[in-house]
Amino acid sequence: MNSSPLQFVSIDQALDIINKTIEEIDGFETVSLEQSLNKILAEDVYSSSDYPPFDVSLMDGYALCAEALFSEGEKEFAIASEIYAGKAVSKTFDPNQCVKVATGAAVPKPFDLVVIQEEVILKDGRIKIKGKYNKGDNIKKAGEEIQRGQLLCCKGQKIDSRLINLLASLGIHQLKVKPTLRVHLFSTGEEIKPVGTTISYGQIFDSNRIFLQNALKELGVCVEGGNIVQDDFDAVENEMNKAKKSQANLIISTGGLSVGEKDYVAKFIDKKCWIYFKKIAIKPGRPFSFSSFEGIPFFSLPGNPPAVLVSFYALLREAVAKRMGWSINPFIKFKAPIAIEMRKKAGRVEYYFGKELYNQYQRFVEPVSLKDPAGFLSALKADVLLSLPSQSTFIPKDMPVDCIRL
Ligand SMILES: Nc1nc2c(c(=O)[nH]1)N[C@H]1C(S)=C(S)[C@@H](COP(=O)(O)OP(=O)(O)OC[C@H]3O[C@@H](n4cnc5c(N)ncnc54)[C@H](O)[C@@H]3O)O[C@H]1N2
Ligand code: MOO
Repeated sequence: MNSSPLQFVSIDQALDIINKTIEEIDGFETVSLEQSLNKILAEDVYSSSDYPPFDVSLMDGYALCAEALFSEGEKEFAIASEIYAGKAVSKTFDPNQCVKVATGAAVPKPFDLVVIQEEVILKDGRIKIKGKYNKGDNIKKAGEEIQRGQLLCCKGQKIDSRLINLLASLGIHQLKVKPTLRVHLFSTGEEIKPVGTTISYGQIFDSNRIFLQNALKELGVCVEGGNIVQDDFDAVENEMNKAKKSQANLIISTGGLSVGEKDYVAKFIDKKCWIYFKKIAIKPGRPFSFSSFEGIPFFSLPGNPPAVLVSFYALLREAVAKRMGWSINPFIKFKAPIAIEMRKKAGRVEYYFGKELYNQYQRFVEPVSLKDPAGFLSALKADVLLSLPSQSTFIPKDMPVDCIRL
């Protein structure tokens, strides 16, 4: 099949091509607030009411009028009523009266201040105030926190528990969200065996697929497929056709991407896919192919586990987020000074899993391990994926480097 003229690209070119090529999946579905966790909003949401919806007492005490309290003369108030949280009172009150209110009770007009019950002297149905007060004390006014018509959240935002909390407080119980992205995932290799089986000499457990499956689930994706495909052209084609038949929104594979005799994913891509790029100037993860199979975006990762980890955080999850329609702040990127000096060869961006360190004034990042920059244990201990620039051979201590929060 055809391909773009650029087959070997820089990481910036790769991200740019992905960004320009990958389209957000079509449509939306309506879900209840209860079922909306980790989904992507397909609409802007505005508040249909004020919060709090009424002037609410923040303390147990007595609601009264500030003006009456500050006026000259007797500072005693007759208790006209008792109001508990959840109880509406429709009476009208005189400014020289007060009402006993519970925390959470609606404060009726004309009262504009709540005196806590520890600071009153109660005698014969009347109170005397001991403390000093200002208008508005211990009351949260209607709409003080959120106003009707206020923009709460936007299309492209991922729904988390704090957003659910906000929407629940306003009684918003249905949301338009993007359909859950369906990703067809498979690994390849004669030597790859599922976890839970026994391996013999030369064989290896399928850690890549388990990692990707769970990392994708963490993003809010539905993962399908899950096979280990043998090193055989027809087996790869058969798996790709399964993805097409199930109308997957995206396909991801690992392994079989290099130049070896049995690297059938690479051969399949050359023969059957439209290729955007095949290699990226990064270490690890150089063989990483982005292509399209029958209109479905196809990301093929190398088999090497560190390359899978790095390409997932540096690249793949950006593509997945774009396809999901997750456009608002999917991942945190920043620059931070490196804690030690580093050396490298020129020509590829080099990735290390790193830790964030803090002194009194500043944040630093430091590779978890120089020996295993992107190994399983380094990834486990890391907070960030840090990268050293392509053309540099020496990175002095304190030089700011690019970091991606994991
Ligand atoms: N002559 C060359 N050889 C290689 C090149 C090259 O340019 N010329 N590139 C090297 C680089 S860089 C990488 S990365 C690997 C990529 O190779 P493949 O994508 O074909 O990966 P495999 O050979 O299938 O596996 C590599 C390695 O990873 C282990 N593996 C594979 N799948 C899994 C899995 N699902 N879970 C855990 N581990 C897995 C596999 O056993 C191998 O050890 O090619 C280099 N070679
Ligand atoms: O650059 Mo490979 O991707 O050695 O891991």
